This record gives sequence, structure tokens and C-alpha cells, in this order.
Amino acid sequence: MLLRTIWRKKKPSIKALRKRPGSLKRKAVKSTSDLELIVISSPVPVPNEADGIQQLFEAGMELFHLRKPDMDQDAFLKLLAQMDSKYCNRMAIHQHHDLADDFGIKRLHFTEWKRKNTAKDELLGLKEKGLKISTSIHDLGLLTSLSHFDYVFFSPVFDSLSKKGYSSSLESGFKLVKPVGSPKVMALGGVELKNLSQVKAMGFDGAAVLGAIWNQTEKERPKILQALMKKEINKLHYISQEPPFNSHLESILHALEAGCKWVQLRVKNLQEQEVLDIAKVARQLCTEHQAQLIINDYVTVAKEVNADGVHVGLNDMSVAAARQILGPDKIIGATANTIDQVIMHAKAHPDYIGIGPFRFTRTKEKLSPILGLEGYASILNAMNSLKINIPVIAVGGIISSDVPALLAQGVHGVAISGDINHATEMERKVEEIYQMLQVAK
Ligand SMILES: Cc1ncc(COP(=O)(O)OP(=O)(O)O)c(N)n1
Ligand SMILES: Cc1ncsc1CCOP(=O)(O)O
Ligand SMILES: [Mg+2]
Repeated sequence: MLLRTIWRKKKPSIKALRKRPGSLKRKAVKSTSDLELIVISSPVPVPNEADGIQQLFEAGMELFHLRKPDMDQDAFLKLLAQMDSKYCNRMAIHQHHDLADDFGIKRLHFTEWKRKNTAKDELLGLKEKGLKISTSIHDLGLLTSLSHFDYVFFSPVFDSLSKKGYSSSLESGFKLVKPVGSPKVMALGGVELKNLSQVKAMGFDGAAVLGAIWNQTEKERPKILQALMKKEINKLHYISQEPPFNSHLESILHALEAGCKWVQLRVKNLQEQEVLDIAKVARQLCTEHQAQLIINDYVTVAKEVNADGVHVGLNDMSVAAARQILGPDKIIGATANTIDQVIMHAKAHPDYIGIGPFRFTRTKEKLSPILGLEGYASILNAMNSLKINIPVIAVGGIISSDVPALLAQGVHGVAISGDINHATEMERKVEEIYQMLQVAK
């Protein structure tokens, strides 16, 4: 107890860390998981359309815009009636707004023409009733006058995949500068898998896809959607620890300075309020170092500090419940020790699965059975046969020299605490691990 008090005295306070020069002043960095994805319907009828849309919802589609410029109200109603009502809260309609109430649809899109012909008061009235409203623009200069919209589609960002001759006029190196009060801006036009990272780099809040989905066969569409939604999962997860004479925040700061780009804040045995206080500073430190922050166990803390995601184990909140709280854009990782646990998690679409322990470790109490390389081989083979395509992060007692053998089993990356925390030259250790993972820091 006395020793613990002395350690605590030696630690810099949360306040002192928070006051590090520049930590608050720097602009927040958009994390890779922040991009929202919207699917817009084909403007023309598609064979088996309601089923096709349903399959996209089942594959995890977050938001769908039904846009049928030439469809009469009867046909529009028929199409809506064929869809599962549980997905209506993830749907916006562009035409026949008066059908929204009947289907419990809470999002209305205003075409350019309709926006110009609708009084602002009417739009504000819709918002007061709890509806979300969106519109389309081709001129970013309009953003200042559209602050009453929740989001806008700006097009064309790239050369359109579906409208021939509809070409981008954005200069290379374009960077979106949003005025104060601007609605969210979603990139539209020519967006596909190969340019999604460009959309992020340009600073858009999200992307809307049309041709990228509807130009595919019915079978391919859900797969393309999932590839578009896949969040980038770093191959090295640094797990924080409180070794002697260091606090979590100090350990995190060392790891960030050594080059870690993904930090999992894993605090055990503290009250939630204390975890929240630490998480707030960890958020700032990670943003400052352009790193992603995952909170272990505490889903509401992750929400409160706008962490990039959360990691939940078998005795924590379920992936589905965490998704309910954090929404579709955040990263959710889950723990498994057996293929049955992987199968169980896979149904809720976690963004990665931490599988372990690889070997004995003192970092975690009450370890599940040790897997060794054979354990990973068997689980990853079974995942392959079952076509479960979720990145696997190996965890537990891993040291840098284990990385090549684990990669050879097919893991996506590794989560490491002790081997980084106890390294005498942390920067060299982190560099070595990234090199073995064959990715740059
Ligand atoms: C990447 C990663 N994988 C597994 C775990 C373990 O999570 P959990 O089983 O909930 O155990 P605790 O870490 O909460 O003790 C993890 N944290 N990270
Ligand atoms: C969080 C966790 N889950 C399984 S083992 C473990 C601890 C990882 O830390 P270390 O790399 O020091 O073994
Ligand atoms: Mg846990």
C-alpha cells in the first residue's frame, strides 16, 4: 500500500499530461474509421430489387437512400412495402415524402429543385419533428447557407461510374474546407473501393456509392459493400499497462512516442469515473500522435471520449449491444479462444477478433487455455472453411520474434503489452515489430 502511494506520487498528474504543449491546440485528426458510408439505390428498376436491398441491409448496410426520380407513387409504395420494416430507420427517401410517416421513415432527402422550392421554415419544422434532412449540391460555396441540413451529397468528386460524361472538376490535391456550422459533406460520384482512402484524405465526412454497388451482379453486391465498409485495423495493437513507476498515461505516451499507431487503453480495478478521466487524456494524446484509441471493456467511456472503438471480451458487453451504443462507424473488437466463440461473434459483425492467449502471460489474470501456434492454425483453418473473413489479432505473451510465425498462420496482426512496455529501447522495439509485420509505422 505504501509502495503504491509512493508510485502514485512519482507519476505526473493527468492535469500535467493534459497540459503538454500543443496537446489541446492541434486540430483533431480524422481517424480512418470515421468515414460514413451511404448506398444510393439505382435510379432505374433492378430485377429482384427489394430482395437485393434487404440483402445489403443484412450485410450491414448502415444507411440507404431510395432515389427513384421516375417512379410513380404506387410503384414507390409497392417497393417500400416489400422491405422489412425493421430497416426503415436506416432509410431515406428522395421522392414521395408523404409516404414517410406510414413506413416510419425518419429521413428525407431534398433534391436541388425541391430544396429551392421548400421554405426554410418548413424544413426546420421537419427537423423539430425529429426528422433528418439531406440535400444535394454541386457547389461547395453553398455550405454556409445549408446549416439546417444534417448532411449534403457533393458531386461529382470523381468521374461518375453510372452517368457517362459526368466528370469531376476537383483539382488534384483537393482538400475540403468546411465553413463553421456546415452540415456533414458526403462525397458522391465515382466513389469505389480503390478511391475510398482518397475520400478520407480529402476530408469528407462520408461517401455515397451507387455504381460501385449496382454495376455488380446480385451475388457480388453484399461482398463489395462489406469491402467498402471494412475499417482499417492496424497490425500492431499496443495494450496499455501500469508497470511500476509509470501510469497508464505515461506508458501510452511512451508507446506513442515510440511510434505505436493503435492504443488499447486497458485499465483494470478502477472506478468507471477514473477510467473516464484517464480516457479523456488518452484521447488527446492519441489524436496528437495521429493514433487510434480503443477502450477496453468500458463501452460508455468509449462513447463519451469519442474513442475510435472498443474491445469487448466474453464476460463484457456483447458486440451487438456495443454496436447499438457506438453506432456503425466505430471499431468493435471481440475476444475468442475457440472456433465456436469466433462463430458466435461473427454473427454480430465485429471489426476484428482478438484470439488468445498465444502463451502464458502475467499481464492478464484468469487466462483461457493457451493456444500456441497449433491453436491459431486450427482456428484460422476453420474460419477459412466457414468463410469467416474477419481480421484476427493474436494476443497474450507475444514477443517480437513470434511475429513471423504468427503471420504465417494467417493472423492479421498482434496485440502486445509486456514486450513493448518492458523494452529498454521502446522505439527500436516498435520499429522491429512493424518491420516484421511488414508495414510502415
Ligand atoms: C486485442 C485484444 N484481444 C483480446 C483481449 C482480451 O479481452 P478480454 O477477454 O475482455 O480480457 P480483458 O483484456 O478485458 O482482461 C484484449 N484486451 N485485446
Ligand atoms: C489482454 C490480454 N488478453 C489475453 S492475454 C492479454 C495480455 C496481453 O499482454 P502481454 O502482451 O503482456 O501478454
Ligand atoms: Mg474485457
